[in-house]
Amino acid sequence: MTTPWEDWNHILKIDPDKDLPEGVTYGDLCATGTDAVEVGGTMGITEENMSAVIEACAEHDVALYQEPSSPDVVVEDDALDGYLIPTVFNAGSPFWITGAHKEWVRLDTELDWERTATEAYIVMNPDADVATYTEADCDLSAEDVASYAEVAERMFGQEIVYLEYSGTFGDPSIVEAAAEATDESTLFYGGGIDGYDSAFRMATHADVIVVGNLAHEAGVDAVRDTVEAANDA
Ligand SMILES: CC(C)=CCC/C(C)=C/CC/C(C)=C/CC/C(C)=C/COP(=O)(O)OP(=O)(O)O
Ligand SMILES: O=P(O)(O)OC[C@@H](O)CO
Ligand SMILES: [Mg+2]
Repeated sequence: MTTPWEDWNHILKIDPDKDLPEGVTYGDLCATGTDAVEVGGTMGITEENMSAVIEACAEHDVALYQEPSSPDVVVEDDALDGYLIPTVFNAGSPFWITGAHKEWVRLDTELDWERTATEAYIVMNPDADVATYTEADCDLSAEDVASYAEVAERMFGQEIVYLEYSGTFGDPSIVEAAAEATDESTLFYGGGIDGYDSAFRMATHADVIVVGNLAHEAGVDAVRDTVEAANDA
């Protein structure tokens, strides 16, 4: 797969299980200037609600990726630029590191590897659904996080390291430590970005910031402000 994320600053993550704010359309969100739309979430995800959002976004001129939370929700659609498959480095069970992946590869014998890449997640918010779901060990120091990031890059050749604070704003010094520990990998940061300032703060350390809940809770202008901050930083 090509590595377009090397040129990205901002990702908008749309959760197919969540509504959009009154009067906001998928088209409005696709037109915020974000570098890519990633469709994914943890709970309440089905092939049907994934397909609906992917179809709605496919009509618009934006890079479009699916981030499946399990093999059974993967949508085969030519409109997708690719699949970003999570692997959770600090998961409590190997199922979320390589197990689900093994099942996926076993079931689908004609996987589209050209359009498939992995994201090496480090899950940091113990209260997020993704932490409960994967039984992640979120009790990590900056040194632990930096070491996971280095392992992901140097030992597992991961092109994307994803520091995931989903639902809460993370510790900038930990994001900085992860940034210093990675060289080749692209560092994604996601969690609690709610406007220009929080976006700018994390974008000074991470290569790419991911904005999720804001798209479902605020208006298009708030999302556009985070795109501006990501590009300014
Ligand atoms: C092998 C395949 C195809 C899939 C398995 C992929 C894995 C390991 C998934 C486990 C991690 C996971 C659930 C990732 C989904 C993306 C994500 C972290 C979404 C954000 O989740 P939250 O914000 O916690 O959830 P909600 O917003 O849905 O509550
Ligand atoms: O929803 P928020 O808190 O913006 O987090 C974004 C993303 O990292 C979630 O996977
Ligand atoms: Mg979320």
